[in-house]
Amino acid sequence: MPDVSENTGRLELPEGFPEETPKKGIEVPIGEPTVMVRNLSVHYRVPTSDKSGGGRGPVGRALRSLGWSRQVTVKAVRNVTFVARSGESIGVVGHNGSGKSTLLRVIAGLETPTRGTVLASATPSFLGVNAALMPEMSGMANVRLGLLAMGKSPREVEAAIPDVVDLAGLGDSIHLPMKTYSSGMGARLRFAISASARPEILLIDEALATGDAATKERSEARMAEIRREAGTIFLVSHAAQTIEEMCTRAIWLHKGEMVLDGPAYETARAYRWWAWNISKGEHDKAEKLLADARAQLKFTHVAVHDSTSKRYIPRHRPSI
Ligand SMILES: Nc1ncnc2c1ncn2[C@@H]1O[C@H](COP(=O)(O)OP(=O)(O)OP(=O)(O)O)[C@@H](O)[C@H]1O
Repeated sequence: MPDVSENTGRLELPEGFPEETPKKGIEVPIGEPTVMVRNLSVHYRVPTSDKSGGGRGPVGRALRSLGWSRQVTVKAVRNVTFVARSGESIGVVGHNGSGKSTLLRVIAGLETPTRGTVLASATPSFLGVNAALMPEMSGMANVRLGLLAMGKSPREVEAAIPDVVDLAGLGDSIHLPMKTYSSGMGARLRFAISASARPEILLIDEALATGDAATKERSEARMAEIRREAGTIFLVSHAAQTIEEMCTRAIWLHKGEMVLDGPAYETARAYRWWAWNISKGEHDKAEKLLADARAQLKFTHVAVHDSTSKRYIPRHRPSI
C-alpha cells in the first residue's frame, strides 16, 4: 500500500451561495490508489509575437526580420499533487487555459512533464479514438473502426457493437456519415466506444457536457459500472454542472495550480460561484473566493514504497 494522506474533508460553501440539494450519485466503495500525481509541472516554451522582446530598435527589428521570435514559458500545470482511487470519478474544472487537458494528457502518457511524476496502476484509456474515426463513414462503421483501433478482435467487435450503439443513443443517425453529426452526437459516440472497453482508468475530455438528459443518465450508469469494477474516471468539463452530476470528487485548477480538491458537489459549486463573480466583473470577490478555496486545500503526501512500486507504472520518463 503506498503511503498517502489526502484531502477527504468536506468543504464549506462560500457565503451567499444559493443552497441546493446535492444530487445523490451512484455510490461505489472507494478502494486502492490507481493514479498518483506527485509535484507535477508542465511548462511549454512557445514563440510570442509580442514585439517588446529583442528590443524595439534596429537590432530587434533586424533579428525579427531574420525570423527570430522571442520565446516565453507557459506554465500549464504547476506543482500538482493528488491521489486517485478506484471507485472515484474525478471531475477537473477550471477556466480556459487552466491546465485541465494538459493534466489529462500527462496521465494518458501523451505528454512528458517538466517536473514530477505520474504513476498509474494500469494503462489509462483516453477518449482518444478520435484519430481513428472517419468523418465520411457512418457512425456504425466508425464504431467498428474505433473498437478495432482499441485492440479488439473482429469477433469482440461484433459482440460489443449492440452495447456501444445503445449507449451512444443516436437512433437511426448511427447509419449516417459522422460528418453530419453535431458535436454532441460525435461526443456521445466517442464516449460509447471508449467506455465499452470498461478500462480500469478512463480519461474523458469534454465529451459529456453536450449530452441530453437521457444520454447523461446512460453515461452516468456506464461510468458507475466502470467504477464498480474498481475503475477510476477523470472527466474534464467546462460545465461544472456536469461534474456535479457525474463525479464523486472534483479538482479545481486555476492557472495550472490546484485550488481545491474535494467532493464534486462542493468543489464544482465553489468554482461556479467564482466563475459567476468573474463574469459579473466582481474581481475582488472572485479573488477572495479563490483565496478561501486555496486555504481549504489540504496537503497530499505521496510516497511509493519499493514493495508496492511494481504495481504502479510511470506514465512517462520524468525529465527531472
Ligand atoms: N502544446 C502546447 N504548447 C504550448 N502551450 C500549450 C500547449 N498545450 C497547452 N498549452 C498552454 O497551456 C495552458 C493550459 O492549456 P490546457 O489546454 O491544458 O488548458 P485547459 O484548462 O484544458 O483549457 P480549456 O478549458 O480552454 O480547454 C494554456 O495556456 C495553453 O495555451
